[in-house]
Amino acid sequence: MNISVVGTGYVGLVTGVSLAEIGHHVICIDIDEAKVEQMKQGISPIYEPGLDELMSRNIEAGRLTFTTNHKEGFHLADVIYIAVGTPEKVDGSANLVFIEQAARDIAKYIMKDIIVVTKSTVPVGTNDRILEIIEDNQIHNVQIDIVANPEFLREGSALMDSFNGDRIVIGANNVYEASIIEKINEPFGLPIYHTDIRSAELIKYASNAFLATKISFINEIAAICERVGANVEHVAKGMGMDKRIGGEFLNAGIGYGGSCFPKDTKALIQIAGNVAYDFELLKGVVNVNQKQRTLLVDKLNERFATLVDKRIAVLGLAFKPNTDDMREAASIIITERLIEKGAIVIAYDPVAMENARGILHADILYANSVQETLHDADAALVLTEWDEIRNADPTVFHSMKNPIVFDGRNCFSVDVMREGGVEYWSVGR
Ligand SMILES: NC(=O)c1ccc[n+]([C@@H]2O[C@H](COP(=O)([O-])OP(=O)(O)OC[C@H]3O[C@@H](n4cnc5c(N)ncnc54)[C@H](O)[C@@H]3O)[C@@H](O)[C@H]2O)c1
Ligand SMILES: O=c1ccn([C@@H]2O[C@H](COP(=O)(O)OP(=O)(O)O[C@H]3O[C@H](CO)[C@@H](O)[C@H](O)[C@H]3O)[C@@H](O)[C@H]2O)c(=O)[nH]1
Repeated sequence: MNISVVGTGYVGLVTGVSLAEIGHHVICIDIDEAKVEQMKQGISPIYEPGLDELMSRNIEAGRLTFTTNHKEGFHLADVIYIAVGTPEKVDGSANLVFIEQAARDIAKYIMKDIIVVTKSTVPVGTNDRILEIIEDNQIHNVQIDIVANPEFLREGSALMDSFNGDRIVIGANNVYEASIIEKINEPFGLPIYHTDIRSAELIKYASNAFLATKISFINEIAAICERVGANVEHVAKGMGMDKRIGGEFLNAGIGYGGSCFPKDTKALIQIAGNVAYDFELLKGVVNVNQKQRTLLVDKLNERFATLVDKRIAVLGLAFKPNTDDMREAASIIITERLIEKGAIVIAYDPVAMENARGILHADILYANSVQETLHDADAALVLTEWDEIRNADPTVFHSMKNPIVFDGRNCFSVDVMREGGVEYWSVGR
């Protein structure tokens, strides 16, 4: 099958590469010329384990190409995937400008019957709107069908998730287009769930909102644990053994960040609000997460009379390990607060530092290793559980002025840190 993918961010690029890997001919289109030049050479513009190798292999096999030209990109396509961003607007709703532009681009250049597949996370009703824009603006009189096919991959394990996901959701109006998209995805060998378009759109938001709810729930339990002398890890383990609850996404810490949960929870509150429904539970989830992000700063404030001129080492900046993505990372607000309070902040992340430099406060200093970050620091904050950080021996903290560690990801064993001579503060333990 000839497939075009519009937008080569985390989702578009991984989708394009995965579809090429299972044998389709894929052309990826992006408006960012620098990105496209890089990708043509087999270099991924994002850090995602395994992506460079798979890209190169499929480029060499002649199944994967890149362009900035929509006309060229759509020329041979039987199916067009839309994977452009749907970022958050000031009011929390999803910004659909990129989606609408992609629809207009499709309308302008398609010359044969086509199925348009929406991978982007879009509010309920958006696929109807995409179809309307294309039909209103199409130059050639061809048949257009639309399919909602939300994406569930996680950054840092995106390829793994594409080939081993729990399900592929296909939302369509007719059996014909649903069967074509099923056929495209057949080689993945994953369970396929067919539904209507609006239900597919909502499955994506409901899934993210539910996972975010699990995280905020366990973070509130962690707060209670700290006050009653229980251990949140033990509580989560005991809860998760019940199959109805499940053990995943019950890691307490400094809350959820990233390009999806923060924006998608707020967008779902808006989607509900638009039909006069007050999604009270989800509002609570968002508020808890907001509080959680500055938990370590609150703990630092309790421990030190003042943070003025205190040297604070920050270990990990990305919103989660194995990605260079800084979108909605807790490190942004935490380092901002530390600087406001007069602290000297020195930070380290194995891969996200280049992105971080363009986003974080200009006064932040950067180090080249865990050891260099910790040297002479008054306190250390762990914000991302990179293996390099979580595998560190407690003795690494002995080069600090005083080995005082605030761990926002519960990376270390409380006992090992205590026995290792570290004053150790974690979340809910
Ligand atoms: N990042 C994730 O892990 C993830 C997972 C599942 C779903 N999603 C959803 O997938 C969508 C894409 O997310 P992302 O993180 O990949 O976005 P992104 O911002 O990383 O990438 C979007 C890309 O689209 C390009 N683009 C914008 N308009 C274009 C146009 N008219 N033609 C061609 N290219 C265009 C941009 O240049 C950019 O490279 C969002 O709706 C997101 O919510 C993301
Ligand atoms: O028990 C947990 C699990 C995760 N997190 C945090 O939650 C955020 C999101 O993590 P994760 O879900 O692993 O990464 P994402 O790449 O944001 O993936 C989510 O968002 C994507 C975009 O919609 C979806 O496709 C995925 O299914 C969904 O897991 C990160 O800040 C994690 O640190 C926790 O605090 N505790």
